[in-house]
Amino acid sequence: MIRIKVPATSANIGVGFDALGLAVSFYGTVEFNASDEELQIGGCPKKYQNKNNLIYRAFVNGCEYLKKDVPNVSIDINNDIPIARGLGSSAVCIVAGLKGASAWFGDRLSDEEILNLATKIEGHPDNVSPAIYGNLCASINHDGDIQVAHYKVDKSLNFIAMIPDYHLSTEAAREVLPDTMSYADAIYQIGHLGVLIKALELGDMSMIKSAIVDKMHEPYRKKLIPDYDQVAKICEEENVILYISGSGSTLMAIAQDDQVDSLFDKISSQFPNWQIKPLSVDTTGATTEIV
Ligand SMILES: Nc1ncnc2c1ncn2[C@@H]1O[C@H](COP(=O)(O)OP(=O)(O)OP(=O)(O)O)[C@@H](O)[C@H]1O
Ligand SMILES: N[C@@H](CCO)C(=O)O
Repeated sequence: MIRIKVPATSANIGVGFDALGLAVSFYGTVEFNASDEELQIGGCPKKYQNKNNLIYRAFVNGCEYLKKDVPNVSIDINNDIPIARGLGSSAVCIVAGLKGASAWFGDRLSDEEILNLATKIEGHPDNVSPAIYGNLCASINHDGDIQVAHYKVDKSLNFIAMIPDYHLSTEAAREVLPDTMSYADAIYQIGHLGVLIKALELGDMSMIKSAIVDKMHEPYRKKLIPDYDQVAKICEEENVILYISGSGSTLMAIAQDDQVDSLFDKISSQFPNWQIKPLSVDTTGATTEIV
């Protein structure tokens, strides 16, 4: 049996739209076994138990890339990462499927190949890079070749995922974005991104607070998250930093150790149906186990 474990990821982190992503300590696992039937899938909603399943599609893509016949396979998913909430559930599926195909044929795909294939499926590299490598990744698509810079985030920082009881698909969250931005806003974003990455490495809360403020997607997307303003007010009162994780609906707070409990209590009491998950940075990325 092949077991692939993949971390959830939080993309964009304010000013790093489609480029920056962080692996966090929340995991999905997918097991691949030989099967008598062409395809068996368990552990996910019924609507995904067919050949359109993203894990299977990525698995098939990996087999085709390796020029191998697609084997009969049984796929068992154990994944609590909520779907379409901005925590990279699709990247988990894609990376698991490609790594599953690689392991099936004797570990044949390099991480670089997996990253290139995964980005083609996902459309952008910001979730799939940290899902593969762990830590904080800044990724670029350089003429079709995906290249990644790896960064460590200071251990003093906690990432508190505040996961609403409603979803927001990436597709819907991209539809509200304008087609162009001004030169002045582009300059603003570039400068802020460079400073944000260093501030995350240093764990400098004050520098993160200034550098993370985005002009490219958050102003448009916050309107799709009905509770954004209320959560932002609480984060301001608690002096923690807030950003929209991926395309939402999850709102992510960055906090120091002594700020976590109070924020947790306030958000859970005002949003009793939300999942509140204090997370740390995953430093390993996706792993493969042959059992
Ligand atoms: N456990 C799962 N089983 C089957 N398919 C899944 C599972 N989890 C996610 N998916 C697939 O991923 C899609 C959700 O991807 P989407 O990009 O909208 O959100 P996300 O990856 O959760 O969030 P974000 O990209 O903003 O971080 C689903 O429509 C489905 O195709
Ligand atoms: N960068 C992507 C992440 C979600 O897949 C977005 O914000 O649309």
